[in-house]
Amino acid sequence: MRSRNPNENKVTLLWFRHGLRLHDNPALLEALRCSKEFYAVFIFDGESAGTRVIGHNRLKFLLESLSDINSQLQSHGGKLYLLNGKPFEIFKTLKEEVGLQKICFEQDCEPIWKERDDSVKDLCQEIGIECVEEVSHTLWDPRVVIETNGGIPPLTYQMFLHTVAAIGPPPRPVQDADWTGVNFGILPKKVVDKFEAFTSVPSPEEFGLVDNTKSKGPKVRWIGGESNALKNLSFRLEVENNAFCNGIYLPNQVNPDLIGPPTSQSAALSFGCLSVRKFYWAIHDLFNQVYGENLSNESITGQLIWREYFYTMSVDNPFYAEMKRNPICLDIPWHEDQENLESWKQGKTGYPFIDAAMRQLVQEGWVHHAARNAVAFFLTRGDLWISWEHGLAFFLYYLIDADWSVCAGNWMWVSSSAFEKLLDCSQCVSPVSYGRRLDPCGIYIKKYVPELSRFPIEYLHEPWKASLELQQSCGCIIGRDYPERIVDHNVASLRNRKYMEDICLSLMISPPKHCCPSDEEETRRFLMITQEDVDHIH
Ligand SMILES: Cc1cc2nc3c(=O)[nH]c(=O)nc-3n(C[C@H](O)[C@H](O)[C@H](O)COP(=O)(O)OP(=O)(O)OC[C@H]3O[C@@H](n4cnc5c(N)ncnc54)[C@H](O)[C@@H]3O)c2cc1C
Repeated sequence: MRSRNPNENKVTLLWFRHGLRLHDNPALLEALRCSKEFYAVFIFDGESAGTRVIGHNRLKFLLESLSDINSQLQSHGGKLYLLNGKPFEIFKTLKEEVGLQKICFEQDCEPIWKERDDSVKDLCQEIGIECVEEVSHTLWDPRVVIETNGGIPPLTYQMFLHTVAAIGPPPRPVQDADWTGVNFGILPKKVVDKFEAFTSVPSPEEFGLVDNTKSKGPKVRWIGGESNALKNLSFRLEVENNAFCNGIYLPNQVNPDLIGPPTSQSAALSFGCLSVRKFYWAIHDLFNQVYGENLSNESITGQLIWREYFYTMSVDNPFYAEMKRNPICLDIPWHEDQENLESWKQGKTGYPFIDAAMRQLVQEGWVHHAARNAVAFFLTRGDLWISWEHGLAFFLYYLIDADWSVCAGNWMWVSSSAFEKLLDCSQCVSPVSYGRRLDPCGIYIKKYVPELSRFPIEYLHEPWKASLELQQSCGCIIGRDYPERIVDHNVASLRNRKYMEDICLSLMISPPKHCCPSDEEETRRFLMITQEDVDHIH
């Protein structure tokens, strides 16, 4: 417990980047602990909170999250300043104009933030501002994980589990801030004129981003902000509780619900509206409550450990999201096929399940993990043999939960470029049979691919097999109203398997340093596919 120390009496500032919440916020507690005057800021610097590449839905989520923080601070008598500019220039000015003495922020551990944070840390050292970085975006401090593993990141998930077991359980959330007596500073006009970007939280349209998908009908609305994330957490815990009572865990993955009410917390975790430690401990405490004291283990929050693993793997690797310069990624001679890439992006591949998922992504910014796997397989080693880097760029723009290291890590895994067994095609899925398992009644396809809404279920996943008469009676001619398949999956997947075998042979002479799963079971658990889903290619 950090108690307020009135003797220190400093002008302090909390710099929000991710970590857009007031609960479990050690940086906030540190900023308030010794504050005689307190400022809270978010800086639109063109990169913080993943704003370098951002689509309408995610920007909306971010702005709602900022609005929520602002409302909460207003209820305590303060505000969130929304500034514009380079962080180190703003802080330098604040030192001169308001006597800023201490800056606190949550650690952004990915290497893409290093330059920004180093410039602020250097400035602080140069002009005598105290700078405090607190770890709370991840369960463990990735640097401590690396150190514990002998200075390198654990190369497999199992090694990662062993390493964190040696460190011990992640810290529990810190207590809420005590706002009594907090003196909120008011920025002088000179600073406001120079740096204040907005006096109230803007809309995505003010950044020139419009929602082009409104005409496509009603869509799931993901609402950003801590208040909503905490409400969703209660709902999510009910889902977890029911699952535990029925003897299952990881309910969102085990029973994929592609269009049900949103129980995913990934966007809230990604922006830090929900503390990952709060989520983790809420699930473990619930499990122990249902089954008795201390019976829980890491499996019940296995997905959070994957998140952790990908963050840790990226920390010292600035090229983690690329193929060529990335030491853990295989250099695969993917095809450049602009036409097929465009069809994939637009949800016009002719495979209804793939197209439904791609259209859901563009319209709503969220797609279930199982469907993400399907479209990622399809783009890369499953069908089109196009580089995962194109998929990553598209996902980072459209996903509301886009997370640089998590997204790139998943793309590398699915495309067999890293983490997965060396170029293994045996775990690919067919866009038809996998789609059938996940969407047996075709509700998902009919929602996002309305052209096919009158097709009977027997043909919905393979509409090209319907006779012309049937197509006419359903009001949708394949090749005119809905595209022909851009590839024949059976032919393409056989060809890709051959490519992989050839590359594997050539790599055998000097196998590259490559991350891989511990065993086949781990691969299946990660991909959330069953033995029946596996595409048996001969
Ligand atoms: C190609 C591809 C790209 C992806 N890109 C992202 C991304 O940018 N951001 C992101 O948060 N997730 C990403 N995922 C992982 C996963 O699909 C989402 O986290 C998941 O769909 C969120 O749903 P949920 O909250 O119901 O998951 P739950 O099962 O409830 O999991 C809880 C949390 O664990 C984390 N998590 C779950 N699965 C994974 C995973 N495979 N890897 C890492 N963390 C995971 C998420 O924070 C998630 O909210 C990607 C998956 C694929 C296949």
